[in-house]
Amino acid sequence: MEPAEGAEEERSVQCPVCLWELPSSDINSHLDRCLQACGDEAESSGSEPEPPSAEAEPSSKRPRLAAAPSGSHAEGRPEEARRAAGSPVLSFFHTCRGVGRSGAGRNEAAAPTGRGRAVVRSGDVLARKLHGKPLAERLRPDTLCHYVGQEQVLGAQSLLRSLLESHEIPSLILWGPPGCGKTTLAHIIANNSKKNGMRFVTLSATSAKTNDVRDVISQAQNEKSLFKRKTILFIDEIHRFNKSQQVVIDRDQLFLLPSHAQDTFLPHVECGTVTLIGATTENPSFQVNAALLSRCRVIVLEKLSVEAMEAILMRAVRFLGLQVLGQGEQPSTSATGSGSKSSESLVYIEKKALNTLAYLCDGDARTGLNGLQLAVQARVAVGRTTAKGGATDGIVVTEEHVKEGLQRSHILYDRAGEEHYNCISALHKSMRGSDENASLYWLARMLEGGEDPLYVARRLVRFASEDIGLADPLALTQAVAAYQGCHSIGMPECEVILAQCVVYFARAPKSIEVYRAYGNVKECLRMHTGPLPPVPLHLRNAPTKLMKNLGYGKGYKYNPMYKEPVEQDYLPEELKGANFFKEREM
Ligand SMILES: Nc1ncnc2c1ncn2[C@@H]1O[C@H](COP(=O)(O)OP(=O)(O)OP(=O)(O)O)[C@@H](O)[C@H]1O
Repeated sequence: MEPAEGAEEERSVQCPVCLWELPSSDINSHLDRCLQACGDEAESSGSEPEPPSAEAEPSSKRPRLAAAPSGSHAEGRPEEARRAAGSPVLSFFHTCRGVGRSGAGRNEAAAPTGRGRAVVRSGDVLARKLHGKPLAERLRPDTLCHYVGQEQVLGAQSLLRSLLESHEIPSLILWGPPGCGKTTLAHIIANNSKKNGMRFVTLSATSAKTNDVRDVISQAQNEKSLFKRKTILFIDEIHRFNKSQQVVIDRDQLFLLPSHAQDTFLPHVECGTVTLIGATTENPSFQVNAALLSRCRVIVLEKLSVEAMEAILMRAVRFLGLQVLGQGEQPSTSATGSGSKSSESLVYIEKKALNTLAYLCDGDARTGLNGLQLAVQARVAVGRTTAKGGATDGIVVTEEHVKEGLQRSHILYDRAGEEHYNCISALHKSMRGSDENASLYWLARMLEGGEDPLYVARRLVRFASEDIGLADPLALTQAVAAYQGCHSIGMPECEVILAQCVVYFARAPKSIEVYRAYGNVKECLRMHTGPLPPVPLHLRNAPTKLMKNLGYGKGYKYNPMYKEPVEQDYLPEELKGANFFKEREM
């Protein structure tokens, strides 16, 4: 209806929150709804508690992936990452503020009445959850109730659990493979102890200097004497203290730090000014100073089981609001398992994909969560660019997608399975084919995928004889030295030792002469029928009189006694003249 003659035409105003144009008479009620919606959304997207303050929090891990689909060239740059992922042109600020759960639920924004509707899809909510902090960091549990697995050390009746519950924290060394939850456990202890009035300070052995240790100690002393507050010091990657600091290594020095640091440090662990929690992926018996080790309780964490990984992934699925599709289920049918209402979620993930991810990440939760994040991110990005109107409705993340996600975020490498054998075979063949680039590539694929360096080193020792042999006898020395080097210093420092050896082998001349000849001998033995020929008497040793009487050693010509080459048979009579070095027909 046209406004009545003379009536004042109502002005349009822009909502300062969602930037929507609407009649000025509606602005107040709209604003209330909009702010409410924004608050609700912030709560829902940040449903996982934020970590405690920087001082008290165990350091965040260097994420093993940036929060953008790889290959987008947007890694680490949130704005570009968002663009690469096909996010709407609206900035995060605008999108966030326009989203709410009023009315029909999360798919519907706080839409102004009267002039169209601003519908923000749950896909947008999802996109925001996928960007910024890596999923693994966002989902790092703050309490034991979200900490999955490791029952052997944290079960209901375990000593550690009762110590944690009674806030009695002893000095600990947390030893376990990557991504099994060492830092997370320290994080939980940090939260616990803060509630109990303790300080929690973090140092990373990769970046801390001696002065940092001294500062921590003197602060801890002050806190104890002035406020009776104890300090827990978390040292991540404790095994790296010596190596990254490039200090002179003396086996008896605490942490291999200069002596003035150890002089101040150890007594304070002992008298309780500082409670030490160290995390390491390396065997502490070799990597942590014995004096310190004897004052700490070593907690051995294991690779997370497939079931534990599934639980961690399901928590991520719920956080992202994905729907899980059982076998044979289609996106349109009612999906189960994610715990979110089907009307809310437009992105699906196959149950099989989750199982595969749980299996392939080899007990490393960070790898699993990164893989999930990348797979979903990539699917959402593709879905948005191909779908009409950029909607993400009906996107399904399949097993293939998570495998791809894993391959990009980490290295798809199944240490226990086929990939382990495929990669070592590819390495062996590349060195044999003298392709130094391919050799290095396969080596890196394995090591970056978490392969045991000693497994590779053992193969190199074998290769030195099998494929290089007497063409360069030094190759064997190289390989054995590489094996010992790996054994002594472990990963990641030993990677370059293996790389050097692998390149040496790729470039070395090759000879299978010995390998083939030995194979011929084995074949000869296998093919023999009847009793094996006796050792010729003249080759036998005769340590007793009886043996001498039996003719042992009789007629043996002791070579050093002869100036000229000696005519003598060394093979059994029936093999006289056999030549194992002759090439056999393959
Ligand atoms: N037991 C667990 N329960 C739940 N989530 C876990 C668990 N372990 C690891 N995670 C998840 O994996 C991420 C990485 O774990 P965390 O940093 O604790 O591993 P870590 O053992 O310290 O690894 P690294 O040796 O590589 O530093 C965490 O942010 C968390 O999201």
